[in-house]
Amino acid sequence: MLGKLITFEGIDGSGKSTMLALLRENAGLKQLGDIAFTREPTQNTLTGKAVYAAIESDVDPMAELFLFMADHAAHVAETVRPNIAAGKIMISDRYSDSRCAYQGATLEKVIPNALDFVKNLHEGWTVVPDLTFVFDLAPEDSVERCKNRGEKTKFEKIEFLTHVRENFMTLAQAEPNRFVILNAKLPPEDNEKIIVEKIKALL
Ligand SMILES: Nc1ncnc2c1ncn2[C@@H]1O[C@H](COP(=O)(O)OP(=O)(O)O)[C@@H](O)[C@H]1O
Ligand SMILES: Cc1cn([C@H]2C[C@H](O)[C@@H](COP(=O)(O)OP(=O)(O)O)O2)c(=O)[nH]c1=O
Repeated sequence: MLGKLITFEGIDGSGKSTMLALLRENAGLKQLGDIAFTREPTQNTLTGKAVYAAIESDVDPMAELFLFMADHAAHVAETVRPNIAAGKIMISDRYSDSRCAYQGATLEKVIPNALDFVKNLHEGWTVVPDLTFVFDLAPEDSVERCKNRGEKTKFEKIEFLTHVRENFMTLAQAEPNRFVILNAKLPPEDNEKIIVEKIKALL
């Protein structure tokens, strides 16, 4: 039987990594099947390194989109498809909706309907997630959390993250059956319970 693909999305600092650390240890989740954790951008790969170099530069945003797309293509071919074929439940920290939301924002002034442009680039070849959780958080809170974390990327700015957050909401409204919006200000343990219940219902 084919596996499932579950993705975690949200603006920087919205709590995805914190939640995934909890889920790795969640006994109830382990009972549901063979779980494989993955992420985008991919780590320590040719394409992932190119993406992280781009994030730290002021490279042209269209060029940056295609680096993210290349990384996604490699991720789908080398990790996602083989694991789904092997019947695993794949959990990805960021995936295609990050591209639609972030590059939909970086390309706003470059191309009309940037979000749809990015979405369409995925059609016909990618693996579409079965379930997507969006950690929804005000950009002001996100920037504050990122400050505490001691990192700063070119994306961690309130105006930009406001646009990214709106894009996530637009994506969720278009596919209400795939998306679950979580209040990222709740204690992680509360969202953890909601997530495990939704995954159980999917399987
Ligand atoms: N539910 C939460 N409430 C308050 N702070 C949180 C919560 N979840 C995560 N944090 C804190 O916010 C910061 C960013 O969280 P992180 O999980 O790294 O976000 P992301 O992976 O989405 O960038 C960390 O310092 C983390 O401890
Ligand atoms: C996967 C992906 C990430 N990003 C952005 C989100 C982050 O700001 C940055 C790096 O991703 P990531 O390492 O997941 O950052 P974080 O742990 O802070 O969430 O790249 C895109 O702009 N497009 C994409 O397709």
